[in-house]
Amino acid sequence: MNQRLTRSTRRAQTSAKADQWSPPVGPPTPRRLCFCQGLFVCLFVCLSVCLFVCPLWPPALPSSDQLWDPLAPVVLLGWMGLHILLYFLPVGKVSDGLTLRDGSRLKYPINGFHALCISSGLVMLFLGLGAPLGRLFELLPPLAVCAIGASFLFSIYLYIRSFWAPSHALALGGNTGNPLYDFFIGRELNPRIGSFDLKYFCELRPGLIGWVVINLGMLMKEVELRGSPSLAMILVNCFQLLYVADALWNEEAVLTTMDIVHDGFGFMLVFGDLAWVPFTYGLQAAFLVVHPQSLSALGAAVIIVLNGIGYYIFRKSNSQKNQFRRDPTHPSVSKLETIATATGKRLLVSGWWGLVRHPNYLGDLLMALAWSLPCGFSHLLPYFYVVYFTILLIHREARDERQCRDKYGVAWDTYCRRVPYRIFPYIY
Ligand SMILES: NC(=O)C1=CN([C@@H]2O[C@H](COP(=O)(O)OP(=O)(O)OC[C@H]3O[C@@H](n4cnc5c(N)ncnc54)[C@H](OP(=O)(O)O)[C@@H]3O)[C@@H](O)[C@H]2O)C=CC1
Ligand SMILES: CC(C)=CCC[C@@H](C)[C@H]1CC=C2C3=C(CC[C@@]21C)[C@@]1(C)CC[C@H](O)C(C)(C)[C@@H]1CC3
Repeated sequence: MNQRLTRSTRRAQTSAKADQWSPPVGPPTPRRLCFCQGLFVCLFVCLSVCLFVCPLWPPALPSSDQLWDPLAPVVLLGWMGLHILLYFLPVGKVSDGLTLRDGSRLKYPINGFHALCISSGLVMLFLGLGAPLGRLFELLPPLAVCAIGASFLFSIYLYIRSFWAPSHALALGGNTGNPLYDFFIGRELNPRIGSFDLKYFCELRPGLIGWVVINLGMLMKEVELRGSPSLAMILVNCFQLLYVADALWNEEAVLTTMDIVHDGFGFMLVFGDLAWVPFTYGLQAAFLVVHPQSLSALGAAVIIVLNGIGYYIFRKSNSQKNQFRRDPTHPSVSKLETIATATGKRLLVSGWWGLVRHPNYLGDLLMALAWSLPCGFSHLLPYFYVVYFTILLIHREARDERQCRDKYGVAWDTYCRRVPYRIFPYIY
């Protein structure tokens, strides 16, 4: 009875909020605190890059002619154009996103894995025709500069166009009236040009696929320099290709992530998707071009097992939750222990989600470590991703925790008591 009352009260509050919603302006709120934390993470990342990475590798900051190459904007525009075309390829299914505040559901093409296969085929064709893919090594700084510039311009476009969007199409978090904050976090939730969804397109395709092509370029550079690719380079390429292929194979699951469901599309995500991911997630491969490593068979075997365990935990836990959210009566999840919440949704308290509150983050972090280990221990640069990613996931976990406590109230507290550790069992 009590639960039913709470449920209807919550529903009434939610629909009232949805009907009367207007951009929040005023004193600090948890969301603004979240912005401060987000800003803090970014500042920390920049500071780490300056203090921790630059003095070690590359030895000196590149000169201005190393930062610009007229080929870079051509490559970037060609790459974006190719992926826009592939987005409209009439293959794969079309899925509905979650229900929006106005009750509608957007349609999304699930053809990212096809885009990966076709672009890989094209890259192989170019290689076969003798295209010097190893040139990507020298082209990395100009490409990164162009990607950062393009991210700024694109975010300005998104910010301006958001003023024509109806209020129900705005993200709840990115509309404070503070232009800097709103530009950074993003005002519009799902900006679209016709059926072309800009956020969904950027989240996975050009950046993630670009990342593995850059890795392949680093491998080809190694072949140019030393005659054959090293074991360390092959491992880094294979591990990261597996991660990207997995993301695109499970593209539909992205429709329920925080980024698509809650966050506006602003500079943070645009820069993250188009510049940060392709140019920093593959630092290990670039590092190996400059600092060749010899890896023993035993070392390689240990690293492969670590990546395998990480991938297993990451995939199994993500799939278990996705399956449970899509169909809780499915035989693979129907026997798991759950607790009821006032919203009608249940929370898993056994299986992967009974081990820690974010088993998927645990698996992701183990993989991150496995990507860095082939680079040895002589430099800190290859471990940059592990450090950055740990900070990102701890911050993300705190943000998700806040959202879940708001959503589920007392049921969330019960879950936290039943599953006391957040990411690392018996540690954190
Ligand atoms: N490589 C990278 O840079 C990044 C990778 N990632 C990866 O992306 C993946 C997705 O992560 P992310 O989007 O942060 O969030 P999660 O996939 O962890 O989803 C969190 C949501 O899951 C639901 N949930 C939480 N606990 C339970 C439970 N016990 N039972 C059922 N549902 C539960 C809640 O939503 P609800 O109840 O509303 O369904 C919660 O908001 C992760 O594997 C992460 O590692 C993420 C960020 C960056
Ligand atoms: C420093 C900075 C600007 C950070 C912005 C954060 C973004 C880089 C990340 C936010 C969430 C992400 C996700 C992935 C990549 C990184 C960003 C964009 C992801 C696509 C990686 C592949 C995974 O399998 C995933 C699909 C689950 C994941 C989704 C979240």
